[in-house]
Amino acid sequence: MAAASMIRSVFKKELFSGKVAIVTGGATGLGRAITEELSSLGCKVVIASRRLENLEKAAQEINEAIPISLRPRVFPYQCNIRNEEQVKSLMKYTIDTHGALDYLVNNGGGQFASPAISAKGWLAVVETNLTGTFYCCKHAYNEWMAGHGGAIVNIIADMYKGFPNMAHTGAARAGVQNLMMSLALEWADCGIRINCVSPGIIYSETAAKNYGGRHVFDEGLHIIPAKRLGIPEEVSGAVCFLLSPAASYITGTTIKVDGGQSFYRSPFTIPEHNSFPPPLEDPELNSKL
Ligand SMILES: CCCCCCCCC/C=C/C(=O)SCCNC(=O)CCNC(=O)[C@H](O)C(C)(C)COP(=O)(O)OP(=O)(O)OC[C@H]1O[C@@H](n2cnc3c(N)ncnc32)[C@H](O)[C@@H]1OP(=O)(O)O
Ligand SMILES: NC(=O)C1=CN([C@@H]2O[C@H](COP(=O)(O)OP(=O)(O)OC[C@H]3O[C@@H](n4cnc5c(N)ncnc54)[C@H](OP(=O)(O)O)[C@@H]3O)[C@@H](O)[C@H]2O)C=CC1
Repeated sequence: MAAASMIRSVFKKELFSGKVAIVTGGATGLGRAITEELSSLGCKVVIASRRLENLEKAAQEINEAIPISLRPRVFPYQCNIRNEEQVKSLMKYTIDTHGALDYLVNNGGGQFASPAISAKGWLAVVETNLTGTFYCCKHAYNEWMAGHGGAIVNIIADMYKGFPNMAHTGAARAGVQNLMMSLALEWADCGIRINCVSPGIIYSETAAKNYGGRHVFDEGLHIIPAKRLGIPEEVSGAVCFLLSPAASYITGTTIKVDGGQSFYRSPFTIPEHNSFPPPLEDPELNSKL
């Protein structure tokens, strides 16, 4: 991750001055880039995830890049988004300590590659990505946004052609996208905007480590029209845009940050086989082929 002093943003300084955000998974990868950019633009950011030592280290590093008179802008808070009580405490802490909750970025999550997963693995991934996002939205709404409005961005994934070998996350992320659309309608009358950002293959050290190394990400290059991987800062820019006043008329939509990957080739190869039924299950109709 780049030193916080090297943060680059195309947005104007102090764009988010006086605002308060929560970024789940804000200590690493995409979440860290989002936290760095938001805080560099004046936002106070509570970063929340399971590993407190990671959060504390990231908060310290990012705060050190901010002028002393304006510190701290990043605040660590331990929270497992799979635990509803912890999510509720996160929202209460943020509002009690910082006086508002303008933005919620549901970024914390993940999965593992596995063709035939256990029910326990399925539940772990669905609870983390879908139910965890639901808990965060629900309590942000209950504790603050229902009365004050706000903007929410959910990070999802490229699941538009199914997600073989990661069916658990494909199902969970599609669920998040549909949840987002429902909430965009249910909560429009409260002044809440909610959208998704859908990254393709975005290289960060922590993400790659989770899959066994950089080479696994590089193996995806042939399915990316841009012919390169993305970086976390390219996702962060889309999140900042969706949170900003420039997106004041945008709700219920998804921005893909994937170099064109989602409508190009699937990484999954179907083995040659002869297992499909003949047309109308009548072998004689094979003669029509
Ligand atoms: C070609 C192009 C290519 C390109 C390839 C690149 C892909 C790019 C697209 C996506 C990229 C990213 O998302 S990058 C982000 C990567 N980062 C992450 O995923 C980090 C967060 N991930 C996680 O924390 C985990 O994966 C997650 C499952 C969600 C939570 O794990 P936990 O350890 O908390 O879960 P637990 O409750 O302890 O575990 C429950 C069960 O889950 C299963 N399980 C958990 N981790 C497992 C694992 N690594 N491998 C197998 N099985 C696992 C086991 O059955 C566990 O039971 P037991 O066996 O009984 O314990
Ligand atoms: N990198 C990529 O190519 C892509 C990433 N994504 C998604 O983007 C998001 C960020 O991933 P990325 O930055 O790449 O990878 P990272 O592994 O760096 O980030 C995942 C973050 O999620 C947090 N997290 C995981 N489980 C929980 C939980 N139960 N409660 C709270 N926080 C949790 C982790 O923190 P901790 O361990 O401390 O809890 C970690 O900070 C994830 O949802 C990921 O699946 C989607 C598509 C592509």
